[in-house]
Amino acid sequence: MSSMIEISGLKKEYSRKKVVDNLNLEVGQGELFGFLGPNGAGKTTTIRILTTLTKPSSGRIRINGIDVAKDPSRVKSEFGVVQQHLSLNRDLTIGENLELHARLHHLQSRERKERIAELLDYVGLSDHSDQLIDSVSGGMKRRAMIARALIHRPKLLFLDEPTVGLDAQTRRRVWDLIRRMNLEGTTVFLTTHYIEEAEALCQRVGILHHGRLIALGSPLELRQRLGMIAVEMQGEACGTTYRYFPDRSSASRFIQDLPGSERVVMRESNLEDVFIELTGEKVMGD
Ligand SMILES: Nc1ncnc2c1ncn2[C@@H]1O[C@H](COP(=O)(O)OP(=O)(O)OP(=O)(O)O)[C@@H](O)[C@H]1O
Repeated sequence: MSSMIEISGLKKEYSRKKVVDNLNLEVGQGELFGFLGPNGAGKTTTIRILTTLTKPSSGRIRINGIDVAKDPSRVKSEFGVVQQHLSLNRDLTIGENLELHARLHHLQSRERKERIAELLDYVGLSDHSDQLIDSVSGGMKRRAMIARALIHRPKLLFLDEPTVGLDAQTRRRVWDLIRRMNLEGTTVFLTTHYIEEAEALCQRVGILHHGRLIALGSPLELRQRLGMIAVEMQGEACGTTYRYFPDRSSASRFIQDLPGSERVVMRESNLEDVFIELTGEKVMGD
């Protein structure tokens, strides 16, 4: 698989604080890749650097073979980006926001009209084109932002926390949209602090902690490395402790030998377990 994103030795420091700490990573063409990490891990900073909004302290990035530092204007046509915070013009309607963005990308009048209609249909907003941004739900705003990012048919889409603040049902709708775009050939690089989002969506996950990539692999690979089965032991003295096993039978044998005083739960492991084992912290506090 050829690379869509190649990052080598990427560093970013703010007042000597290492926010991105020697990141080396390749994302293949057509991949759906996710950066998982808690707030402050450096996810947004990495996306900002990859999308030319922030300059790195050092390191090299190539997107679809183009060197980001050497040719920032050419590289911009390769990707679309959906930022974490609302970046639509609130005084305009959904349709007008798309129109404005299409003009920025120099689409001619007829092409603009066709592309906007196509995208509104794609994200399920055809009936809401005339609504002001402020009058629509969070999920619709997010879908409008995705439509806007796709105006120029980018091969790569960056999504920074695409479902933050959305309810469970709306989140699933956005997941479906992301999956569909990926199936149709768009490479997706997203960030999330939601474990279930990384597990449900991403073919490969990079776990980020204090700016360092501490694990990389498919959700299944990462769980296999830890052990597919978790045993939680709730003891009186030292709270809950965890042990991990490759399968249920080895976990059961371990449980049989435990003193009867402990409350024990056997379950499948998840990426949260992987994160806690690697860092001693939880991914999310909310
Ligand atoms: N412009 C800046 N100046 C100084 N420090 C910054 C700046 N931007 C980010 N930081 C710091 O860098 C660290 C990483 O921030 P970043 O926003 O990249 O994390 P994140 O993983 O995306 O978290 P979140 O999801 O909360 O945005 C934080 O400690 C943040 O305070």
